[in-house]
Formats: sequence, C-alpha cells, structure tokens
Amino acid sequence: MQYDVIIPAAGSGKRMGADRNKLLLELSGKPVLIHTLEVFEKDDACRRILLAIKEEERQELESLLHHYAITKVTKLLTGGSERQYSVKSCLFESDLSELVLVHDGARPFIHTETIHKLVQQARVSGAAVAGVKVKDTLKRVEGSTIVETVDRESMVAIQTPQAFQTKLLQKAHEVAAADHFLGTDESMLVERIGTAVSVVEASYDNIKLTTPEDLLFGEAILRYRAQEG
Ligand SMILES: Nc1ccn([C@@H]2O[C@H](COP(=O)(O)OP(=O)(O)OP(=O)(O)O)[C@@H](O)[C@H]2O)c(=O)n1
Ligand SMILES: C[C@](O)(CO)[C@H](O)COP(=O)(O)O
Repeated sequence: MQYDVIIPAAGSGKRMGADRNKLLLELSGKPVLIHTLEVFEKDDACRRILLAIKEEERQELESLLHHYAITKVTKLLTGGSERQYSVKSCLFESDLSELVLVHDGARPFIHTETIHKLVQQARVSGAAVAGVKVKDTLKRVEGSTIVETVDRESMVAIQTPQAFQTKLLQKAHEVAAADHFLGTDESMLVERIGTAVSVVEASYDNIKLTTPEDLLFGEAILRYRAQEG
C-alpha cells in the first residue's frame, strides 16, 4: 500500500550543541537529513515526502535536494516552534494518501522493512508506531531519590516512524490544538482521543541523533552497514 511521509526537519538541535540545525551536520560526508530522505526516496511504496522546514534554511535545503537528486519532496512547508506544530503544518495538505507516516528527520537509520510492517499494521488497525523493548532497569525518581522500580516488561521505548490513517491523525491534531495539548509524538495525540495504537517491533539502531555522542554512534552504524553490504 502506498503512503505519504511527513518529515519534521524544522528543529534547532539545541541538545546537539552545534551552531546550526543538527540535520545539516554531516555523517560520512552527507547531511543527516539526506540520509533520512534517501530511505524514503528509494522505497517504491512511498508516494511523496512532505518536509517541514525553517524558512531561513529553505534555500540551502532546496539546493541539497537538487544535489542529491531527491525527487519525492513535493513541498517544503514552514514548520512551527514545536515538533507537533511542524507536523501539523504538513498534515492538512490537499491530496494526501489514505495512509500517512510521520518520521523524524533526525532518525536516519530506519529500515525499510520496519516501514513496511508499520504500513501493513496501520492499514489494518488505524495506528501503528515503531518501538523497542527497554533494556535498562527503569526507576521513577523524585529529585535524585528513587521512588519505585518500574516493571520494564510492560515498557517500550517509542521511536518514529509512526503510521496512521490520515483522517485519524488529522482529527487527533485538531483535538490537541483545540485543547492546547502538546505531545512529544503523534501517538500521544491519537491515544488521547481513545484510539488504540499498535506497537511494531523496530531496531535498536533506529536512534535519534540528539546529543553529540549520537554522531559517533551514527558513524559506527554506517561503517557497520557498509561492511555488511
Ligand atoms: N519545532 C520543531 C522541533 C523539532 N522538529 C523536528 O523534529 C524531529 C525530532 O526533534 P528533536 O530530535 O527534538 O530535534 P530538535 O528539536 O532539533 O532538537 P532539540 O530539542 O535538542 O533542540 C527533528 O527532526 C526536528 O528537526 C521540527 O520539525 N520542528
Ligand atoms: C517522536 C520521538 O522521536 C519518539 O521517540 C520523540 O518523542 C521526539 O522527541 P523530542 O526530543 O521531544 O522531539
């Protein structure tokens, strides 16, 4: 089944501590965002990519898209001050596919296999998100004091992509806006309107490049994949 993907890329990367949007930093000589876009460019099931950007980066991004022959980005939309607003800026475009994925520009290592599992699941149940089992022991704290140990068997660490029937995600965003609710992912918005969201097991290497050491992990993932072919 074909899908459209919304890629929020309008952040500033404060936790990365670089002097520019972290998506423009290079991994193995190529901007992070291009690594992410290439996954969807190569996936035949992806019909088009809607990119939320910062206006001041429009020119630079347009020339990168041209240079790396990314043809599926049909529109660069102006993002917002929060990730949720950036996603929303793309979500009400005309002629969206029945199924829409949201994927962070900052997660360049997503596997096509995971994308297809999500599409398949969302087609059946309406909403499916990528996640992995938690590996660490989890504790709830107050200040620096442990209050309890959380049962990790029932915990997953949620990633993107997150796949939804488009009308469902549009409704979830409209309700969130009316309630002035701000979430850290799309699933939260869908959960709060009472729709069940399925989790599809993804990969530990689908990391989000967030803090400086993630760039080292990212280089290692690319080296490993190059060796593996
Ligand atoms: N106002 C925002 C904030 C974030 N994003 C995007 O959402 C994704 C995930 O966000 P995050 O990793 O938090 O990126 P930043 O907001 O850039 O990082 P930070 O919170 O450290 O500033 C990134 O692709 C980022 O570009 C966005 O489109 N618009
Ligand atoms: C959407 C997300 O990637 C799921 O793990 C994550 O919540 C985004 O985090 P952010 O740092 O709040 O943008």
